[in-house]
Amino acid sequence: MTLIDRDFLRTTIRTRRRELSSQAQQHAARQLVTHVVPFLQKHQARCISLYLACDGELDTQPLIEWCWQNEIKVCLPVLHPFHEGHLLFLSYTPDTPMLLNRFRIPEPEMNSSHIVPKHEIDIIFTPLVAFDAEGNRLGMGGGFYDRTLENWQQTGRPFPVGLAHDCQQVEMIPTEIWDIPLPALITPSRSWQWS
Ligand SMILES: Nc1nc2c(c(=O)[nH]1)N(C=O)[C@@H](CNc1ccc(C(=O)N[C@@H](CCC(=O)O)C(=O)O)cc1)CN2
Ligand SMILES: Nc1ncnc2c1ncn2[C@@H]1O[C@H](COP(=O)(O)OP(=O)(O)OP(=O)(O)O)[C@@H](O)[C@H]1O
Repeated sequence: MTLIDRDFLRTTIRTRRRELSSQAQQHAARQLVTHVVPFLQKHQARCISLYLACDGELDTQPLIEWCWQNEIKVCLPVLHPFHEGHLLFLSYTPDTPMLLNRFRIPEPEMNSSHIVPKHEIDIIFTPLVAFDAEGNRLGMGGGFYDRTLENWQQTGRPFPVGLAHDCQQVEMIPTEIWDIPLPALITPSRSWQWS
């Protein structure tokens, strides 16, 4: 499999998810909460990382609000200011000042006292473009989450869980050596677990 196949998949599935109606998006976001809440309870999660949806991604806003109301600390990814290709995780509350990053995705304004070390995060919910029935994940192409998750299996933390629309499932992801497969993934209709 070649990188060209990966780019073709990215373009095709990004278009597919962008074409979901806003009604379908809202329904999906509410359905997601019904699957994620029992998962958080089972894992006794106290601190999780989510993302703010862009480009037709599954909307996490209702889930974020549930977490705020239930004393689960929420973090968001922030592009590392010096370490190209890497993410930092900053805590996110209703009062957090936000800025647009270079991909025009809102992220918390840099504030070193709000950085949450990766080992303090129980679960990292990752955005993704496409997934397959084996837990392989294809992202937007920056390698940000592959780098973030490269050592997670050594300690089992932070536990990665993909979030996606059902229509983002594909027959097979052409994988590369650096890809980190997901041990779990949640869509609006079901949960997948591979570990
Ligand atoms: N909501 C969300 N936040 C996220 C991610 C994500 O996938 N979704 N990321 C997950 O890694 C990181 C950002 N990674 C990204 C990588 C590429 C593009 C992107 O749109 N690229 C454009 C062109 C590049 C450019 O504008 O310079 C494109 O491919 O069309 C966006 C985000 C951190 N935050
Ligand atoms: N652990 C890593 N260390 C160094 N480079 C990496 C690592 N993981 C990925 N990369 C590099 O990042 C680039 C993009 O990788 P890839 O296309 O798999 O990103 P992605 O999974 O689509 O994006 P993301 O993880 O941000 O959602 C590749 O050129 C790859 O070589």
